[in-house]
Amino acid sequence: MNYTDQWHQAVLPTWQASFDHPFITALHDGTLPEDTFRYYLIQDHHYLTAFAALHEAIAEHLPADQAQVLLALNEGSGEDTIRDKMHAELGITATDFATTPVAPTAYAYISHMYYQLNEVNPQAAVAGLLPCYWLYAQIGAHLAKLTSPKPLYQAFFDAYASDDFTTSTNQMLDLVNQTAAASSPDVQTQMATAFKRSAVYESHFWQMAYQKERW
Ligand SMILES: Cc1ncc(CN)c(N)n1
Repeated sequence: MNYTDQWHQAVLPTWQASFDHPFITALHDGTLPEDTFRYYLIQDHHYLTAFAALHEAIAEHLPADQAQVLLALNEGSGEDTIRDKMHAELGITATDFATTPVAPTAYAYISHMYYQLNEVNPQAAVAGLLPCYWLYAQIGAHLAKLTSPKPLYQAFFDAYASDDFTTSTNQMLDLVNQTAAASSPDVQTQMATAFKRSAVYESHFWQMAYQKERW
C-alpha cells in the first residue's frame, strides 16, 4: 500500500465524518440555508487565499521538479472560476471578503498549515495540503452523481467531480507519495501527522460553517 493510502486508512472515521456531516447532507438534499452556504464561501475564500500562498511558499523549499508540479497545481484546478460564479450568484462582493474576519476554525486550519512549513518541514507541509484536494475530489465523485435539487449546490459537487479537479488530485497524490518515498521514516511520520491534522480540520470546517462560528 502506498503512503497516502496508509494515512487515509488511519483517518477513515475522521474522513467519513466529513461525508456524513449535516452541512454536506443538507447541501446534497438542497435544504442548506443559502446564508449558511454564503458564510462557508466567504470563509473558504479566506482559506483558499492562504492555500494558494502556501503552494508558493512551500515550492521555494522543494527540489525544482517537485516545486514545478506544486506551482502548476496552484494555477490549474479550475476552482477559482467556479467560485467566482457562486460568489456572483449569491451577491458576495470583495467588500464582504474584506470585512469578514477569518473565523476561528479557518484560522486554526491555516495556522496549522503554516506551522507545518515553518516549524516542521516542507515535506510535512506538502502532506498537509493533500486532504484539501483528496477529500473534496472524493466528496464530489460520490455526491455529484446523486444530484442535489438545488442547481447551485449541484454545481458545487460537479466542480469537485470534474476531470480538472480529479487530475489535480491525482498529481498531488503522486507528488506526496514521491516526497514520502524520498524521506526518512521520521519525516514520513511527520507527514502522516500533518495529513491527519488537516483531515481533522476539514471535518471541523463543515461544522464551523454549519454553526456560523464566530470569535
Ligand atoms: C476547507 C477546504 N478544503 C478543501 C477545499 C478544496 N480545494 C476547499 N475549497 N476548502
